This record gives sequence, structure tokens and C-alpha cells, in this order.
Amino acid sequence: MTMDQKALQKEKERLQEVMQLLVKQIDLLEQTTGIRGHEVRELKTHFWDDMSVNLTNDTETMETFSSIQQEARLLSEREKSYRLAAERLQMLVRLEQSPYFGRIDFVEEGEAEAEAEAEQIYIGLASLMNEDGSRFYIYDWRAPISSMFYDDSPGPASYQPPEGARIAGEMTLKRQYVIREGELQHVFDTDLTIGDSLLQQALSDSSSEQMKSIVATIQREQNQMIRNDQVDVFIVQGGAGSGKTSAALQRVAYLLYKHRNRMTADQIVLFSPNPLFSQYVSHVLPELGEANMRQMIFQELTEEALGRFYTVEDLYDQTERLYTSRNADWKQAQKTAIQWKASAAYFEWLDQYIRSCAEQAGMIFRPVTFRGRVLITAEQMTEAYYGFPSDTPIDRKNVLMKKWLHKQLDQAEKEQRKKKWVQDAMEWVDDEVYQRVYQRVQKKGGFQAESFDDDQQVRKELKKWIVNSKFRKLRAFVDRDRFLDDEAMFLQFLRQRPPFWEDENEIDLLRWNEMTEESCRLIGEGRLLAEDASPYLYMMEGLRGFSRVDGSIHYVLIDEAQDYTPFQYAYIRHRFPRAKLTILGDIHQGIYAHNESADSFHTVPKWLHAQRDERLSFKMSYRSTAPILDFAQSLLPEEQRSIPFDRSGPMPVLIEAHDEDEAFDALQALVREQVNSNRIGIICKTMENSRELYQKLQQAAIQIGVEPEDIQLVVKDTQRLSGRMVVLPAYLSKGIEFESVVLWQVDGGHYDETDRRLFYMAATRAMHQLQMIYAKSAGLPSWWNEIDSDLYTRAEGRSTEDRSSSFEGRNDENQSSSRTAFDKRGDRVE
Ligand SMILES: Nc1ncnc2c1ncn2[C@@H]1O[C@H](COP(=O)(O)OP(=O)(O)OP(=O)(O)O)[C@@H](O)[C@H]1O
Repeated sequence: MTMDQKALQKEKERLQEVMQLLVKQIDLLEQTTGIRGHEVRELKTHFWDDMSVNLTNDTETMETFSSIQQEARLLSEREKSYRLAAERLQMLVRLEQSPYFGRIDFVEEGEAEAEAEAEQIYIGLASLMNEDGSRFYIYDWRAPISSMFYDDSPGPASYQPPEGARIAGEMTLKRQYVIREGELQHVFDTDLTIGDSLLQQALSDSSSEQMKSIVATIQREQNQMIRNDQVDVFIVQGGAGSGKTSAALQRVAYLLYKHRNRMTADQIVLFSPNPLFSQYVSHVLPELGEANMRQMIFQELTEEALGRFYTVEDLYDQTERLYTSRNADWKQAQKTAIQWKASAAYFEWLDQYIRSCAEQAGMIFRPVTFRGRVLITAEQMTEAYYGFPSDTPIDRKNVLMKKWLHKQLDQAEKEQRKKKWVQDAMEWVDDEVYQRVYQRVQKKGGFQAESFDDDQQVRKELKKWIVNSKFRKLRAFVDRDRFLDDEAMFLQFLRQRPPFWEDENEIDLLRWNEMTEESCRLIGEGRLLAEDASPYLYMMEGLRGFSRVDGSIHYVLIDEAQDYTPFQYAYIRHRFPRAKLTILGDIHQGIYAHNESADSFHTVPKWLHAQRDERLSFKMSYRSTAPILDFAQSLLPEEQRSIPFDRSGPMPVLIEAHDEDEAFDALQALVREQVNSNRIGIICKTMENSRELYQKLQQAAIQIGVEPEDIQLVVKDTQRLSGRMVVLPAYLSKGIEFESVVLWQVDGGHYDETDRRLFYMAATRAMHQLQMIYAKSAGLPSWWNEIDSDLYTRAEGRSTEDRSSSFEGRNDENQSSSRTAFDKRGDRVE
């Protein structure tokens, strides 16, 4: 909607006014931070100057201590006030670039007649008031009143204030701004929730190494997720590119604002799939003027508990293990086992095992041994454990058990003091120890007792000291729960015959036994398969009553949640007992063996013990152009597809080469053409394929016209995207995006029947351009004919010489019109 000149002039004037106010406030704050910074430095430099340290007696020591405390308190207050001023200054500098991006005019119900003009609410990254605090020039986007900007179009509108009933009224205007470096570049009124044109612009920008903030264009459904703070467990299902991660980060910023007086960023945890993703999203919150939340990768929790004892396989290595398995039968059996080990039934079975071990029988203990002899036998421990009332909670039993063990050790210590080895050891005690023991006895007043011989008293203490120091290891063995034989208990569990087996699983028991023995053998060698790791962790913690607790965390967000198993959800619940959880995922991106057939998040609230849960489904998708999303989604059930945001672009292209050599020629020509304008993601199916292709590209770098370092291979530990051409396996491309994607080797030899989801996920990494290459000799995947041929174009892979002409015009947006040029088999019909 165009604006009249008068209104535009007014906007320009207002922007001037705001800019002047900002300059003034920045000046002031610069002075304040300068002064406060100086004060802090001075305080630190002269901290001890006026302090008289006197430790001669208790009273003086107390006084010294109290004046140190006072000085330290003063320093910490000054530091805090300096930090707050510096943060505000940073925010004002940010506002100086772009003070606001939206405006709504709102007339509160009941005020319409009395007030001639509606209140103008300008919305930006942070609030700005005049000096005396009487007028808001800018409202923070997270303020309750700002929610109308995202939720409503002009007309009746309402918002929920922090307290009291909802406030309703009439929105008489909605306006959006693009302000760069303090200059008004674009302003327009809109009838929509958020004007399409700004979103168009945001989405057509090139990709970057970092995810961007979406604050100016948050969509209504995303805003619902960002601001919902009522429920324990909030589950968001959204297709690829629907903005789950983007909205999740905005949500963190919102929560930090809403609970700013009682929560800090390190009390929020985001679970992300890998370091590359963690780094990719790590700039959004600082861009919004907030500190980053904590990021965790579930594997780190497994490593924390089990890494000392085992090499723990992760999901990526598990996936490669399956991809590279040459025996189809064995591979299928492994997949079935992996699925079974991530199922609800298996979870319940293990849960039951933990309970029955704790309450009835099955606990296995490690005996406590000393100098090659058993001090406390496993049988004695079993007897003690089951001697506690059977309804004692597990964590309590664990505490009681430790107490009992320490008592046994006390007794054993006494007995050991009489042994000959102690006598012998006394001969070797060095002077320093002797002196210490001597002084201790003296302090206790031992030498005043008339009936004792001094030397005897010291010798007695020395014996105590010797045995006690040797027993320290045993005490630690008890305190660290090492008396529980987790490994034996897990093996015992694995070797049980699974319930419901024959009815529900295609895998026969013989095979199952073989695989169980394989798991057990590996455990014996100190290696834990990924499918065993989470159950093991859950059992281990369960047997201790989940004592590892992080009660300070208020919110946990789990991204790529479709990849989590019941064990992981349940563990997260126990680990962060006070946290509200936000679960974000797309069941169609379940690409791992354990979730390739999962079709909902239905049971998640159960694992999370949710009192109240809510679900939200994102309908729209933003990352990929409509032709790319339509193409990729054709493999999904129709009713579960997202609506692509209306953004055109070239049709996906399938390049058909005769053989692998020609396919590589085609790839070289294609990247040569694009590499200077776009970052290209070349997605292979496996790590093995990626390494192989990376080597070939390195050798061909000069020919392609790039430096070898422009080509990057992403491995599971990669921290950041740095190359202009990035080669990576599909499973590591989760959550990230590229302007242009090439799917390499999309033939039936590489993508089998179960790889539809992997293909969908990989294809939806493309923002603007998607090309796929395969060698005809290998054929297309079995499911390819389910894709409507109108949704992509085919091109012949040609020899290197005529390659450049062959790909000319591929960037052309009109290419979509060429789709009728090929029929379903790829023959020309014109
Ligand atoms: N409201 C919005 N305004 C501007 N850009 C948006 C908006 N929502 C999403 N996007 C953009 O769409 C792209 C995809 O967003 P995001 O990665 O958050 O989606 P996702 O649902 O997590 O995707 P996936 O499940 O495929 O990883 C990003 O480039 C993001 O900036």
C-alpha cells in the first residue's frame, strides 16, 4: 500500500527525532560507562590499600574478613552497574542502525470516542524512552502490546497484559519499515499479519554462515510458539524450513525478556544435533542483544556418564555402520534391533527391569576388596540392599546403601589397624607425616591424659592415619557408586528374552541372540553401540534414582526432536526436573534407523511426565522456493505437506549422466558456473561418498577455477562452514541451508527404498536452487516414479567440452517454464 507524501514526511521527521534522541542517550551512556569503568578499575587497583589486615586474634580476623567482604560487595555492585550500562550502550548503538521495523496504531476499547488519535506504537529490538521516562518512542518487540503486530491485521485486535484481563480494541494502522544505518529505505502500510514484501526480501537474501534473526517478520503461527509460556511441554511439528529453529531462538529471547528479573541465559538449554549446528545458530541471540543460552548435544551427556568406561558410538557412526553394511539380511536385522531398542515397549521393559531389580532381585554388586582380599562380599551387599524396606525409593536406597558400606569400612578400618602390614608401614612413615600426627595428638590434649604413654598415643594415631589413607580409594569407590556393577546388570538385561517378541517383530530370536551377543562382546571390549548407549545411561542413572540433577534450568528446548528416543526424553526430564520443555521437530526428517518409520510425537509427553502439554503445527514453509519445496514434498503424504511461501525460482534439475565419470564432469561444470555467486552445498549420501568426492574435487580444483581451500569437507566435528563449496553427508546437513544444493549420486544404488526421508531432508536444504546428478547406468531409486515429472526438469550430462553451453541459463528464473519440454521418461515432447 503506498503512503501519501504527508505521512511519509511525518515518518521521516519522527525518525530524525528518534535518531537525535539516540545520539543524545548514547553520548550520555558513553560518559556513564567511562566513569563506571574507571571506578571499577580504581577499586580493583586499590582494593587492599585502605584495608588493614589483622589476623592476630578472632575478633581482629572477623573484622578484617568483614571489611574485605564489604569492599568486595562494593566492587561487585559497581561491576554490575558498569555491565548494565555497557549492555544498554551496545543496544542503543544497534538501535542507531535500525531503531524500529514496525508500527501499529491502536485504540483501546472504550477510549475510541474520547480519544481523537490512536496510540502509535513503534516496535524495535529494544525499548526507548525519553529522558524523563514519560514517553515510549520504541517498544521492545517482546512487550505484551507488541504481540498485536505479529498476531493481528488492521481491525479488531487484542493483547494480554502481564496482569489482568485481555485488552481489546481496534488496530487502525499497521506499518512496516526498512531502516538501514539510520536511513529510512522503505516504508509501507499493510493489511496482512506481516507484510509479504518484507518477508520476500528477507527470504531472497543470500544464505550466510550464520542463522539470522527473524524478528521483523515473525509469522503469526511462529509468534504463538514464541510467546507460549503456560505449558510444561510444548510440541511443535513443522515441515522442513518452517522456521522451527528460528522461532525457537526468538522464543529464548522472549523468555529472557519476560523473566529478566529471575532468569539468565545460562538457565536455558538448547539441545542441538552437532557442533556445526550449534555454531550456526549461535549468533542469533547476540544479534538480538541477549546472551546465548547453553547448548548441549545429547551425546555429551552420554559421554559424561559413560565416556570414562567405553568408547560410545554416536548416531552418525551408527548410520555409517548401516550404510556400509554389505550383508542385506544382517543390515535389516540390525535396523530392526535398533528400532526395537528405541521403542516404547523396550523403554517400559527396561524401566520395569530397574524397578524389579531395586525392589525384588537382580541387583549385582562389586565386592569391596583390599590388599587382594574381599572386605565386603557381593552377597553381603545384596543382603543389606534387600534388607531395606522394599518400598524405599531407589535414590533413598542408594543413600542407605552408601551409609551401610561406610559403616562396614569403619569396622574394617579398625580391624586393619591391628594387621602386620600397618606395623611395617609405620617404619616407613616420613618425618612430615609423623610431625603432623604428633601435633594432632598434642592439639587433642592426648599427652595430658595421665594413663597414656605419649609414644603409644602417637603410634595409635599413626596407625589410624596409615589405614585411613589407604582406605580413601575404597571410600571413593562407595561415594562414586562404583559398588553397583552397571555393566553386569546391563548385560543381564540384554540377555533376557524380550517380551512380546514373537508377535511384533520380523526378526527371529536366533538373529536377536546373535546381535545381543555382539552388543555384549563389544561392551566387553569397552565399546558401546549407539542403540545401547541411551538405554545403558538410563539404567545406570535409574539404579541411582537419577541423582544427576540440574535444578537451575528453567527451560529446555530440543531441536530436531524427531531423532530422540524415549530413553533420551526420559533422561532429560530427570536431569532437568524443573524445566519447561519445548520440543521442535519434523517427523518426516526422521532419517535414522530408529525413527525412519515414526509418524508422530504422540507419546513424547508421556516420557516427559507432562502435567500439561500443548501441540502446534506449523503450516507454512519458508526456506526453499515453491518449486523446490513442491518437488521435495511430493514424497510425503499429501495431507502432511507444508504450504510453500510464495517465492518463485528455477525448477529442480535432474542431470542424467551416462556413467560416474560423466556425472563428475557434469558436477564440475555446474559448480564452475555457480561457485562465484553462491555457496554450494554438495550433499552425498554417506561420509564415505563425501570423502571420495571431496578428494576428486580437490584434484580438480584448478580446473573448476577454485582454490583447494575453497572446498570444504564437513565431518561430524566440524565447527563452522568456511568453504564456498561444501561437501557433506546428508545426515550432517540437518538444520542448515545453502543457496544452492547439489545432490550427488541420487541413483538407486545409493538411495534405497528406506531413503525417501533422507532425500526429502537433503533436498530441502536448498533455498534457491536444487540440482541432482546421477549416472543412468545405476538407475533411479525405486520411489522416484512417485515424483510428478512436472515438478522438475531433466538435463543430459554431457562431455566437458560442451558443458558450459549445456548449463547456460540454469540460473534463469524462467526456467520453470521449460518444464513441459520433457515427459515423464525425460524424452522431449516438443
Ligand atoms: N518469519 C520468518 N521471517 C524470515 N525468515 C524466516 C521466517 N521463518 C523462517 N525463516 C527462514 O526460513 C529458513 C528456515 O528456517 P529454520 O531453519 O528455522 O526452519 P526449520 O523449521 O528449523 O527447518 P528444518 O527443520 O528444515 O531444519 C531460515 O533461512 C529462516 O531464516
